[in-house]
Amino acid sequence: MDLGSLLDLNTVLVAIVVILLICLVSRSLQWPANIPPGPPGYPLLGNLLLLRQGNILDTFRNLRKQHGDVFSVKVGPSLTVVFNGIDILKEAFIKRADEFSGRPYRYISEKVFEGKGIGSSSGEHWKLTRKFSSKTLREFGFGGRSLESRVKEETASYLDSIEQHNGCPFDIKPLTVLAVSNVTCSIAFGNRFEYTDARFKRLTSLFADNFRLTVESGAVRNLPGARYLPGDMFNIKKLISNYNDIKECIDEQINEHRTKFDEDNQRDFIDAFLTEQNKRGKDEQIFEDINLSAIIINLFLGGTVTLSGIFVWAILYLLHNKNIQDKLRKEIESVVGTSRLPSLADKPALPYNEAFMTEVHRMANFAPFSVPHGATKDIQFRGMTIPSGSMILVSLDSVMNDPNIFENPDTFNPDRYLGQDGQLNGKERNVISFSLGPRTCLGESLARLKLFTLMTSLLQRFEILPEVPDQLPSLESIPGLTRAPKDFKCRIVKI
Ligand code: HEM
Repeated sequence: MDLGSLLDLNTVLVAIVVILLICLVSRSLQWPANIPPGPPGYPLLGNLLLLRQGNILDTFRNLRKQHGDVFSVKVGPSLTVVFNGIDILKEAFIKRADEFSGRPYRYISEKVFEGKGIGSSSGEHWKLTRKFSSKTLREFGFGGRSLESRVKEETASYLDSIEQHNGCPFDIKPLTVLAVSNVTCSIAFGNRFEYTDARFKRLTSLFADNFRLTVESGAVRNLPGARYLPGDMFNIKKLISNYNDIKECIDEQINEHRTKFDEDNQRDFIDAFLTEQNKRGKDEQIFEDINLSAIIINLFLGGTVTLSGIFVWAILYLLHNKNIQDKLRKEIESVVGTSRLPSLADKPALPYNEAFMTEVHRMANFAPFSVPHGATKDIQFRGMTIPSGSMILVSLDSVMNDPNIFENPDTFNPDRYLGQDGQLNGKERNVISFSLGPRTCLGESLARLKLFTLMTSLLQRFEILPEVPDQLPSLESIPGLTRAPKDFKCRIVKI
């Protein structure tokens, strides 16, 4: 490269930085005076340095103590407003859901999916897409097979793979990710894959890669100027390229389905979508191919990391509480026996197992600030203005760790959900790990079905032991916006 072009390059870079700085300053000067209170920040950076110090959960808990139930932090030019406490959450996300159910602008989802799908869209498109997807999942019975039969089929393969470890120590997370993703394959594509199948392995590794890249680059990748920075500082190019590869795998499935499509013999979610597309014409409203790819990606993304994460937390709590593990197994043996797998119909007769999993959801606190919502217009809330474009965080943590609702919230105690009659006492309704209001997790029933079937079947057949006797794995999480468990190994021994 000669000096001339190097100078040109430098000039362009300097120009870009100056433009970004002007954007940053002018944007923050536009905020009204009555935005929710928050800590003072530095010019241009806002509170970025504060948010990078220590654990974000502790930082937000402290900021609530200092500034109240609705506070704001500035991430560069963007305002993030954090909502805390059960009353505030119900007021915003249930009573005033029309104003609070939007999602913030996401460059990557605009670029790859034109802002379509369920998870990142807002307004009428989101409502219609969500309605179709929930209805299809609720009434699922394609190919004469219910969701439960698909989950049970996967559970059987999962248990067989665990048995092959012969009680030797192994990391259960990767296998759990495969099992959980495979149920999504069965729902979306009509069939599960062998865990060694090359197409399946490629798809799951692309999703895992993108999850890691998203966590690594943090919220900074969503800042308006981030994509113009030289190189790929915030993984934006890599994320887009991976999503394009994922989309290619899914589009291949959609095309295969189209060639074998038979309206009278619908096999799965794709067939259900194609049926509506044929009825209404491809371009009408939500029934375009790009929306189908985006929905399927949402089902994989929404359901894999969260569910496998919660399951691995459950294993950790079983290792730390051997007495609870024994009690759970005893309840399963007395209600289900040992000759068949547990079924959803057994669930009401297994209140201790239900209480255990509820406590895992609360203590795991996997998505303590849910998935960000966004203000799609200026919102007035309790005398404060939340400007259009702000990111809104729902602090599920503020409810699930509220000592006024859960006594000694740091203690793992499934009994807190049981009354004197041994049945659930209603406290479980405050464990809002799937969020609340119309934007609540779309896959909640499916997630509960998978967790129940996988966990009760595992406990029925195996004992879960630490890798080294008397050396229990850490209950600390990997730092970040989700509380993922740290890697560990355990021994799973056939009873
Ligand atoms: C234990 C497992 C799971 C947990 C803890 C969980 C939690 C959540 C949370 C907190 C949200 C954000 C709600 C909000 O915006 O306020 C969400 C959204 C979502 N989840 Fe889940 N989820 C789980 C499993 C699943 C599964 C299995 C699926 C797949 C069917 C799924 C699909 C989705 C989708 C599509 C959304 C976006 C909904 C929307 O934007 O309207 N999730 N989930």
